[in-house]
Amino acid sequence: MKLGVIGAGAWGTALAQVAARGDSPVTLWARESEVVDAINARHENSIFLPGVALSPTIRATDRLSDLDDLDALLVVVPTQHIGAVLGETKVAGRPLILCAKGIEAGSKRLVSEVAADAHPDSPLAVLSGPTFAHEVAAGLPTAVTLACADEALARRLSDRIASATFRPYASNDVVGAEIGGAVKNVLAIACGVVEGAGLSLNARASLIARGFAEMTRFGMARGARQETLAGLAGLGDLVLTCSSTSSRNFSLGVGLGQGIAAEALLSDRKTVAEGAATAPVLREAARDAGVEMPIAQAVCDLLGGAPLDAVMDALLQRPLRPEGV
Ligand SMILES: NC(=O)c1ccc[n+]([C@@H]2O[C@H](COP(=O)([O-])OP(=O)(O)OC[C@H]3O[C@@H](n4cnc5c(N)ncnc54)[C@H](O)[C@@H]3O)[C@@H](O)[C@H]2O)c1
Ligand SMILES: O=P(O)(O)OC[C@H](O)CO
Repeated sequence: MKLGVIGAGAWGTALAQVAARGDSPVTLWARESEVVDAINARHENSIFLPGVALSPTIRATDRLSDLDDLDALLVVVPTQHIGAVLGETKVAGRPLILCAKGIEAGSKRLVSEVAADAHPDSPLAVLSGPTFAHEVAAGLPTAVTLACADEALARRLSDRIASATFRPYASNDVVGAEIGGAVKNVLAIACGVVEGAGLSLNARASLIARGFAEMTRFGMARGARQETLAGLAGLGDLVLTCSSTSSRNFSLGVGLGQGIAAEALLSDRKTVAEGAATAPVLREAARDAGVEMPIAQAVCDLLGGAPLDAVMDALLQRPLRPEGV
């Protein structure tokens, strides 16, 4: 199965490296000509994944038409740009493996809904889980959820990308895998705030647990299965992202917790913190679904400039309630 990757940020580049194991040829579409040049000339993505020696079988291009002859495409563009990029891509019924973690602002569409609207004839899979790009690119052990309604296709895709250190676990719960990845980014911002404000470890563990309850409530209201949310793409990724400054979302939260304005933290950045764009649309989608998400609400308030003390008070003064989801 010949694979192409759309998007040469850190994650698209790491996934190209996964797909190139065993010297398989992989075509990687990058938006930036300097990324194309660096990968083709020096086998390094010095802008988005510096310091990783890439397989020489990865060929970068800035022409989407160079992906026309491939068998399946991994889509690794940030969520807010997927509609535009897929609109320019000739897909012709080929499988799309969706690897971004977010919800589209405005339309409130999950990435699979954006892809289905753009390419209704293509089978869709979602690849999600606890995956820092630099660790995957370095060949460190990693497990992911690969969700696809077509179980035979999930098996073929898994066989193609699996290795001794990269383990896809098959699922047919596409919505659950997507919601886990999108919601954990928002919760990671909240955990970063706890770190930045020096609120310490009890508070962070409580946010992870209560955040997981929010993720589960919202996911189940949208048709996700609890076991998916409790798996790699939900709880697994939540734990990873809420624990490390390697996470861009967590780091954004650290800055907010230190009292730096969101605008200053987000301006001029080359890399994406998906949770910042997802938080407001998640809040709206939760309202539509009749689901309470106070932590997601708190993240929206902080991103909107509300003072940390007031946001904390609003969370801590909520009425006491039973613990169940
Ligand atoms: N980095 C990780 O460890 C990691 C792991 C798993 C999932 N993800 C997800 O993968 C997706 C991509 O993130 P990343 O980390 O590879 O990105 P990145 O932060 O490393 O790079 C930013 C990317 O955005 C692209 N971009 C910027 N403006 C664009 C535009 N107008 N149109 C199209 N593309 C544009 C850039 O070309 C680049 O590919 C995100 O949804 C992220 O949540 C990332
Ligand atoms: O750096 P982040 O916060 O975008 O997280 C990266 C991955 O999603 C972790 O699984």
